[in-house]
Amino acid sequence: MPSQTSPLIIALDYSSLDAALCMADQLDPARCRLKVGKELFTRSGPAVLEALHGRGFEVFLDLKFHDIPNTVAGAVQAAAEQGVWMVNVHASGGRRMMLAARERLDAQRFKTQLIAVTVLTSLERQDLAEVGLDTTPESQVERLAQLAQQTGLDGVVCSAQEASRLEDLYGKAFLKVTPGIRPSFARQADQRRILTPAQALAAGSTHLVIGRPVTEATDPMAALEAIEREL
Ligand SMILES: O=C(O)c1cc(=O)[nH]c(=O)n1[C@@H]1O[C@H](COP(=O)(O)O)[C@@H](O)[C@H]1O
Repeated sequence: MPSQTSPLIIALDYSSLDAALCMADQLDPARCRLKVGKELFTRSGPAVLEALHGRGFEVFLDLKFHDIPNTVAGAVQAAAEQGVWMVNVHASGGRRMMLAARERLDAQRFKTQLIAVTVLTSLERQDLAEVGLDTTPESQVERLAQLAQQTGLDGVVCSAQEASRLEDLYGKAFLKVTPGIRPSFARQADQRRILTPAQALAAGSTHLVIGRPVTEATDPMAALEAIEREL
């Protein structure tokens, strides 16, 4: 399966470049994309992007930018200049922040996919209440997804549990990138709003972000194949 058609994005949540590359070398760039997040990027910097691109992987740079519009636009441009396939911002940074990011990429003709995080998959209603949001995760996701769609973003990060509603509202082309995926053989760990890979795709997820079920497996490629079989 060429990577362009695989919905799988494997999260390389590692504390060193060596460990991340050791995992990447066990995976096949024709069968998955890779995600580089805050810990790995903070430790390794752009070197990890270069190394993964050199191995033929498409990379989702998951730094969840959330700042004033000018700062986020600059950060998104920096990501695009490094050739990443996808980059994300927090939708709660607001309309003007997302618009600034969109306009910066468009002005430079970058094709980088720009998506917005809605409500983290580790959060439940009680967590939202504690930060002053008297609403359900589902309705907050819907609200932030609407803002992301109106500002021209390519899609959102959400739980697969919210994907079908977003497909109804914004269609299949609006990307639904969904972490919190737990194959039948995996542990829930700190995730809360979870679905299996097959359930997630059936619900309208366009991309599945999967970390520990693959990276903590004794044989990561076998775990990836087991997930492909579940799809
Ligand atoms: O933006 C993300 O990728 C993300 C958003 C979210 O709401 N929840 C979430 O788990 N993630 C990321 O998805 C990955 C999930 O990893 P596992 O829980 O190990 O499968 C981690 O790298 C998280 O940082």
